[in-house]
Amino acid sequence: MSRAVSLHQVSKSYTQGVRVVQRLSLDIEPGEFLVLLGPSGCGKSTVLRMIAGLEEPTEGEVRLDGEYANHLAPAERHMAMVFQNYALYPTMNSRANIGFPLRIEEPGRDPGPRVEATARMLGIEDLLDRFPHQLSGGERQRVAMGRAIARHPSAFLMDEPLANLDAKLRSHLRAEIARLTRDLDVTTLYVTHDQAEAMSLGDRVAVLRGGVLQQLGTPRAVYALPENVFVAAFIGTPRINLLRGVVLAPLDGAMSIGLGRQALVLPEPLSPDHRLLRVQQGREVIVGLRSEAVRLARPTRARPGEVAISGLVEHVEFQGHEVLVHLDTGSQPALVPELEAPRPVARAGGRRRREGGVFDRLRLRGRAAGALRAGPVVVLERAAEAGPEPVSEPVSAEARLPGDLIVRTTPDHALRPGMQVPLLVDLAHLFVFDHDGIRISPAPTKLPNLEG
Ligand SMILES: Nc1ncnc2c1ncn2[C@@H]1O[C@H](COP(=O)(O)OP(=O)(O)OP(=O)(O)O)[C@@H](O)[C@H]1O
Repeated sequence: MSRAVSLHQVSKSYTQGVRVVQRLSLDIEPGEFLVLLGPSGCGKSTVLRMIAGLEEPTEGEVRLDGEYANHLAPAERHMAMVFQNYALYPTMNSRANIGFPLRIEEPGRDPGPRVEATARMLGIEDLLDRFPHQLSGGERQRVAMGRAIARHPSAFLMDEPLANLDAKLRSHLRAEIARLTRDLDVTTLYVTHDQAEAMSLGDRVAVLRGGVLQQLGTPRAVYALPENVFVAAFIGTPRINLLRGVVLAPLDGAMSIGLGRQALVLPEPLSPDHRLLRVQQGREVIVGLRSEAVRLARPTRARPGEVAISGLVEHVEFQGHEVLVHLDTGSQPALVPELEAPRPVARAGGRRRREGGVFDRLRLRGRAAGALRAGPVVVLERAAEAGPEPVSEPVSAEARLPGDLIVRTTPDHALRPGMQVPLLVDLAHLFVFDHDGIRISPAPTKLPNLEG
């Protein structure tokens, strides 16, 4: 029987004073597939282990079907875990591995029929007499899934079950997991750092950062209305363009958002969301443009709601069905710390100026509820440049990519580095985040209606 799983203000510290999960509240419906998504070390596995009963919350309550369950031993929770490393017994064949928990739970009963039925469901009948070392990674994970399914658990807890598999197999097993959990109608919690996996599997996705829940919603909702820059940058491929901007709202002229050398002039009459930006006059903001918000086209082709800017082609990435064009538009990117390679840092022995130093002034502080507890959401590009002499640390391929704006286009455009190209920005797809990284346009859903 599928069950409801709730966390109420749950925190976990392994070391005193360091909370790796912070006041997390989640309600998972019976039969729901919920994905916990976040970068490495954000506390996903810890959450799963607390639900399984393998870790005890330091504070807060785990509830199963509404009942307090912190004290229940793992076996009493009737949940099945599936791990990244399969965790099969090497000396047992698949039949014995799948049947093992059944023998423990019901010692007098022959597990055979249930093992066979599970194997049929997974299409692994021919693997039952093989030992783990005689199986491929994908086959081992199917056997591990079989062991979880055969128990008829009240919930599946899956901790990056596909992480060790190659891309093709991952996508195949992803579809299989989606089908199985739907057919079995069992509450499933699935941990991953892979946003594509989260988006394709989850009924809802919970995005975690530094142990703090950033957003909980359907894949469509978190993509369409990310509540902060972290969520915006973590979800979506290619990653959203995040640019430093300034809101310019003169009393006698059109409102615009300055982006370094260019500006996005907001069309009149202002939309309700754009009107809300007026209070940000003169303030630094972060502009988020997903690749579908910008297209290569002349100003004369602009549709209502589109404004013209231009960019210098720096790099063209051919992907077959599409091309990613890296452009320099004269703006500066805003960085989301956990998602970037290390930036240049002060040389050992060099001092990072503490108060009022350039580093501190440029580091944008996160003071919104969740953001504060998990540290700053955004850091301005080239933060250390004006500080002590920087040294270069290894920088990931993505961080080295040229340009400040990546735009998707069809392969039939003949584009070369050095070309200046016209661009149209669709303001209906414009995100604006305040200097703390919290979305201010479109208006945050949680705020009272300022229009009223
Ligand atoms: N048993 C433990 N004792 C001390 N610290 C721990 C323990 N388990 C996890 N941690 C720490 O808690 C934090 C969260 O770890 P957790 O494994 O939950 O993160 P995660 O998001 O699942 O990471 P990953 O995706 O890399 O598995 C990390 O900083 C980790 O080092």
